[in-house]
Order: sequence, then C-alpha cells, then structure tokens
Amino acid sequence: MPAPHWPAPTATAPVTATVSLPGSKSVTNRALVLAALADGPGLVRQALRSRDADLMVAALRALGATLVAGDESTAGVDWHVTPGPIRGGAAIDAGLAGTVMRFVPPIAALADGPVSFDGDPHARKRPMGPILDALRALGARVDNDALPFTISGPLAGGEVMLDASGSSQFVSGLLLTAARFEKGVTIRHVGPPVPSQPHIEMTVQMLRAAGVTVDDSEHDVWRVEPGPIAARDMTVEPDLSNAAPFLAAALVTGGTITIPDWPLQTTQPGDALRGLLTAMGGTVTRAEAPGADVTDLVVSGTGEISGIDADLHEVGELTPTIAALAALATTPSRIRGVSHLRGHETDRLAALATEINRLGGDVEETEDGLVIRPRPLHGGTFHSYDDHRMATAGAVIGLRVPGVEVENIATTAKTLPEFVQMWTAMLGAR
Ligand SMILES: O=C(O)C1=C[C@@H](OP(=O)(O)O)[C@@H](O)[C@H](O)C1
Ligand SMILES: C=C(OP(=O)(O)O)C(=O)O
Repeated sequence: MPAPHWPAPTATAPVTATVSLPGSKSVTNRALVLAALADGPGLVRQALRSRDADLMVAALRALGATLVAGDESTAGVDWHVTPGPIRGGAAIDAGLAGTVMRFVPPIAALADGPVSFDGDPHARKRPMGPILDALRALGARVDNDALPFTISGPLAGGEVMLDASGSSQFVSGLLLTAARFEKGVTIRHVGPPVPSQPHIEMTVQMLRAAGVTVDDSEHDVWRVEPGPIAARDMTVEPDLSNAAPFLAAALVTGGTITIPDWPLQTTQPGDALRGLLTAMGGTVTRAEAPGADVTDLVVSGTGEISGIDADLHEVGELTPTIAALAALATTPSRIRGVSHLRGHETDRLAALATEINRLGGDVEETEDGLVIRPRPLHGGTFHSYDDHRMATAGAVIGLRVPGVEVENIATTAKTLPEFVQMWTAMLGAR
C-alpha cells in the first residue's frame, strides 16, 4: 500500500528558525570514491546518511573496499575507509543516484571480472550513453547503452572525446577514477555547453586535494595524470542545495532562516542561492568572523517574492525550489539553460509545469526551461515522481497554499531522510 500523501503544513506566521543541514551528497559521494581508490586507509567525516550515500557505500563495499562507520551525529557519520583490490563479480544497485550510476562504472572497469549495474525503473531512462561509450573507447567492454549493463575491464585509459551536455557527471565520473588508469585520461568535451560546471570544479578540487595532477587549463578539456590518490582525513560540508527549500521559507513567509556552517569558499552550486534569493526579494547576510572559513548564512524575506529571469545552467539542481518560489511571486519569471533537467530524477521541466498547473498555476515549458506567470493557487495533490527536489518544491508551495498534499514525501530520503522532521521543527520554532 502506498503511504498516504503528506499534508504540507501552511505557515500561519513568519518563520524564524535556525536549520543545520547534514553533509552534501555531492561531496560525500566523491569523498567516498576517492577514499576507496586511495593509497591507504582514510577518513570521511560528517558524511551524509541518505539513500544516495548508502548506495555508494554498498557499491564500494561490493567492489572490495572496507567502510566502517565510526562516530555519528546529526551532522553525519564518520566513515573509516580501507581500500582493497577492486573485485569483479559484483552487482551494483544505482537506485536513482546519478552519482552512483556515473561515478562507479569507471571503478568497475578496473575490477578483475565483470560488474553488473541496474537501478530503479526510472534510472534506466537516465542518460548514460556518453560515459559508457567513453569507457569503451578507453578499452572496457560494456553490453548496453543505459542501465542495466555489465562492464568488463581491463581499461588502459588515454584520450577520449565525449558529449557531456547531458550531464556534468559524465566528466566527473571519469575524472574521479582516471589517476588509477595506466595512462590516466584526457577528456575532450564536444557538443553544446556542459552544465553544472561547479560540480566539475568540485571534482577537480577534490582530486587536487588528494595529490592528483589535473590540468583543466583548456576550456572543455581535462587531463588527469596517472598516479596514486592520497589517503586523507576530510570533513564534508553541509549540503547547500538542500538548504534551498528552507531558505525559500524565509521568502514565502516573510521570516528569517539561519543556516550555520555555510562555507565561505565552496564549489557547491547551492552557494548561488545567495544571489538568486536576493534577486527574488530576500535579504542575504553572512556574519563573517575574522579567520573563520564558515559562517552563519541568514536569509530574510518580506513575504513578497519577485519574479526572476535566471539562467540556471550551472546550478540546475536549484530549479525546483526557484520554480516553486516563482509560482508564488508577484511578477513573472523565466528559467533558462536547463534542458538537461529532462534527464534528472524525472523530467523536471515537465513535472514542475504539470504539478504547479494542477494547483491552478500558469507554467509553460520552453525548450530549455520554464516560463512561470503568477496566478492564485489552490490545494491539491503535488506528485513527486520519486524526485526529492519535486517533493520539497511541493512543501515550499504548501507553506502559502492551504491543502497541498505531497505524494511520496519519503522520496526526500534520496538526500535528506530527516526532511519532514526538519521542516516541522522549522515551522514550530519561534
Ligand atoms: O556531480 C554531482 O554531484 C552532481 C552534478 C549535477 O548533475 P548534472 O550535471 O547531471 O545536472 C547535479 O545536478 C547533481 O545533482 C549532482
Ligand atoms: C540531479 C540530482 O541528482 P543525481 O545526483 O541523481 O543526478 C539532484 O540531486 O538534483
């Protein structure tokens, strides 16, 4: 029996709360991969506990790494990771996790036998062709162009061309393992612009922090030299993309939300929320203490939201929250540059248009985005399509619109299993 829909709570007063977020999915899953490929035992502190992170842990264990959970708090879990020889014969469940389906196959190509991959029904529809073709070109055998597939090494590495316009994860996935390929890797992107550049920058920075030589000096070309990946002791930053719906609550309700430990320097795309929420009528401040590398991020709203014309190509994962805010704004919005969102957990452009329009909204899909015109909304079911960010977008709309019921709120477990408790606590705080 499916769980009953979640009645999204409506805010009856401005919301003022401090919300501490667990670790970033993107940093956690990169850190785990690098630790499993490293030259000795390492530690990943304050790692996210969520479905996507659990799937990554299971995948790396199946391939021969040992991951032991140490201290655990609301900030996350400390993983003690001991790399092992990469083992064939494993069956990897990617769930609906882009990071697992794109970051793990290059590791599997180093295994001593075939490794099979599958995932949720919708995962079979997510684009995989360019990275699987690249692995073939580098020497591996792969028996399909999407999930499910089986991959067999060995793989020597070398130079490869690929079209990463569908997902930056094709580039990140190859780069993360490339130092372990005999010849390293040179990737040349050929095609329309690559989305989510900050996520590629995150990959490059984390590789360099592990002593890997990466040359990204030429646009759309990345070169990783073969060599060891240094074992490290590192701490995962809070998930700034998951801050989005909570910060949005400040704008919707005319309240103030504080997020502690916001990094002053970060490659996380969620940092773009500072500019986006300012453009939509919020006031964003950081209380920078001298010498500190993190700070409180404070966002306040007036209850009146301005529409926005924004190219979200670099920060596509913020789109559902920005679209939810736009649906509650006083002026029209246009979101551009995000055609690649059609290959995310669901076709997010179609899903946002369908669900907001179901509540009486006026959202039009364009080739690369959405046009959202303000209209009074009414209650109704907001479907989540197994997409954590659709579910939280429904919660944001529900803050203002009575009677919004989010179908499958449990899907927030993909990156934030505590979403409902945190949302409820935020609304109860005074
Ligand atoms: O590398 C990563 O951690 C991610 C890259 C982005 O993927 P796309 O480039 O496919 O949008 C982003 O949307 C996703 O949530 C996480
Ligand atoms: C696109 C997303 O996830 P994935 O890592 O599965 O691609 C996302 O979290 O918004």
